[in-house]
Amino acid sequence: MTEIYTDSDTERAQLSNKTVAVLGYGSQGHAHAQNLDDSGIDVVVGLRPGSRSREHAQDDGLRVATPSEAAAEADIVVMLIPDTVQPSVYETIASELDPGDTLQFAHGFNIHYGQIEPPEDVDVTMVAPKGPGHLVRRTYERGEGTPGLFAVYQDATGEASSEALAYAGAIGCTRAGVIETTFREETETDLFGEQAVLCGGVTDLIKAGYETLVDAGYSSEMAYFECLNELKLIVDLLYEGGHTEMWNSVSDTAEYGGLTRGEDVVDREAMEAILDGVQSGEFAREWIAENQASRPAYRQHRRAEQNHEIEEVGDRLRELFAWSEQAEPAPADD
Ligand SMILES: NC(=O)C1=CN([C@@H]2O[C@H](COP(=O)(O)OP(=O)(O)OC[C@H]3O[C@@H](n4cnc5c(N)ncnc54)[C@H](OP(=O)(O)O)[C@@H]3O)[C@@H](O)[C@H]2O)C=CC1
Ligand SMILES: CC[C@](O)(C(C)=O)C(=O)O
Ligand SMILES: [Mg+2]
Ligand SMILES: [Mg+2]
Repeated sequence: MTEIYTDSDTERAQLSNKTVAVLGYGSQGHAHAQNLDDSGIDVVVGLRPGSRSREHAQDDGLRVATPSEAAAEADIVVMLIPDTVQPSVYETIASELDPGDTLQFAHGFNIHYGQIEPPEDVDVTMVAPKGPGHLVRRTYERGEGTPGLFAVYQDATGEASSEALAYAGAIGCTRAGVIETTFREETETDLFGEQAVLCGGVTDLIKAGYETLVDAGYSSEMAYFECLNELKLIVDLLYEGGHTEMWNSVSDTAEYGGLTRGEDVVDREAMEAILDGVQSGEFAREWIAENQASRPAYRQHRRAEQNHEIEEVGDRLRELFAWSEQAEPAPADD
């Protein structure tokens, strides 16, 4: 059985005389920085000159410096900027890493695929919340937490592991449970999960269900409620009590129909091909090249997604939900 680390396994004091530089103030950055600050840790946010995030971080009461100034004064430098810009920003802060400092990530992409090669005398760790940054902050504020992973790629000080766990505690992850992993395992499972299930798989399933109903003559509102809105209610049951609770809660008719028809819509070979692309590095090479070419395919896919009819229908119907807890909107990417 995999060991699950909780609050009682962390030595929070390990961070008490350390300064953490959080580079980036986006989805993960704002959550880590604010949670660390609320946990009494000395934090400085590293942002490029002219950064749009500067005002947000300052309004939230945090100290802001440039990435290299922040790295210079910090003991732990956390890379919370987009994966694709990390290698070039790393070049600007590398000389500020002193022996015994920690270079920390929330995702293993750049270490695993060899895009960043840190010096041997620093610790290289990962603390990866298993959830979007806005929920890392929201759950922390409620006294809850987001489950997370930690990993050690390089242990120059002999304290890399316990420091990473202490950090996971300070951002609230050990309230929910943290497991140890490797950079390889985190990178490959995270990329597979977001492509095949969590982000890519689920949005395509929704669109395919919606389009099948609308093309067959049903109203777009009906299709939206059936294929998107109700999904949240079903996922809430899965989250609370697993498949058994969900199947118990829906009708026997839904249970029989789902159990006998569901597998027809999932293509296991396509899933294996996605995993192969991640494991072989083919996806990483494609994504790096896409960025070098200024993201033409990314922009095209994103535009098509934003212009899909289900977005307009959803905006209109969600306006009716007066009780809805409006999530703090994630800042739009370029
Ligand atoms: N999103 C998530 O919930 C999760 C993300 N991760 C990992 O966390 C890391 C951060 O991801 P995420 O939070 O999504 O990142 P975001 O896209 O939200 O990061 C945006 C931040 O990065 C800054 N930034 C963007 N480009 C540059 C640049 N060229 N130079 C300096 N700063 C820049 C932005 O500042 P500015 O205002 O100047 O543009 C902004 O503060 C990644 O490794 C990701 O894989 C892991 C788990 C979940
Ligand atoms: C599921 C997407 C994610 O891996 C995450 C929120 O965990 C990401 O890269 O944003
Ligand atoms: Mg993830
Ligand atoms: Mg990810």
